[in-house]
Amino acid sequence: MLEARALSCVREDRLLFKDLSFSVDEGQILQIEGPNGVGKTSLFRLLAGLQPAYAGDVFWHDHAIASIREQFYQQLLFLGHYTGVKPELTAFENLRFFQKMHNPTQQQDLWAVLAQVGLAGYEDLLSSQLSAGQQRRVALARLWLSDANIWLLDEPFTAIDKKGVKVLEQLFLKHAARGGRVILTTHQDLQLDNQMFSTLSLRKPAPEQQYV
Ligand SMILES: Nc1ncnc2c1ncn2[C@@H]1O[C@H](COP(=O)(O)OP(=O)(O)OP(=O)(O)O)[C@@H](O)[C@H]1O
Repeated sequence: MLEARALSCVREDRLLFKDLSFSVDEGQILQIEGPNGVGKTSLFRLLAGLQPAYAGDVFWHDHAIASIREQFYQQLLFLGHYTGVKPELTAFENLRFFQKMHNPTQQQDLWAVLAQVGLAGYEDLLSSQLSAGQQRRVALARLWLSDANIWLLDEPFTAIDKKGVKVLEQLFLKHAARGGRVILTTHQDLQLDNQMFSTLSLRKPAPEQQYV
């Protein structure tokens, strides 16, 4: 179980959210919703352990994630706004780099994975020569290689066309069906007709509570 317990987040003396608690069990897909600036990315940074919470904590199987960093990061794939795609490498080389770093014994066919994300024919182009959506697809291709249980995806559909969104939705359902967890933000309405899918809306605190 991944749990946020009574999380509060403050940025530059401004309270973004307070006492936020929720849990994500295996097989669950959770969409974090809310208007621009409400604190979705900030919440993701807390869930990924990149920043300590102002109050509260994040727990993985009842252990605060800061106390089990190594175990936790083996289970986490975090895709943020910055994709980490290296512009000087081709699409194929980027994916091979990721595979060697994270899953060196894996034998998955990277050409097939790139075809899955619609990059057949673009494998050997430098990533700097790919469109924004294609670069995003290179980053998203990592999901096909990942053994991580928790997929934390901040705006994964940015620059992705409708067909690409459908492919990703199917992949999320498949990941959930095998016991994985997906937590994502998106401003799109997802077509996930699945009982394991739920949403959590972040709202701005009342004006009198906004400053600490
Ligand atoms: N590095 C930072 N330093 C200070 N304040 C920040 C920083 N990053 C974000 N903020 C502030 O925190 C608030 C929440 O930002 P955040 O990026 O978490 O929102 P969001 O809900 O993800 O927005 P969006 O939908 O636009 O991506 C914003 O008001 C922003 O100004």
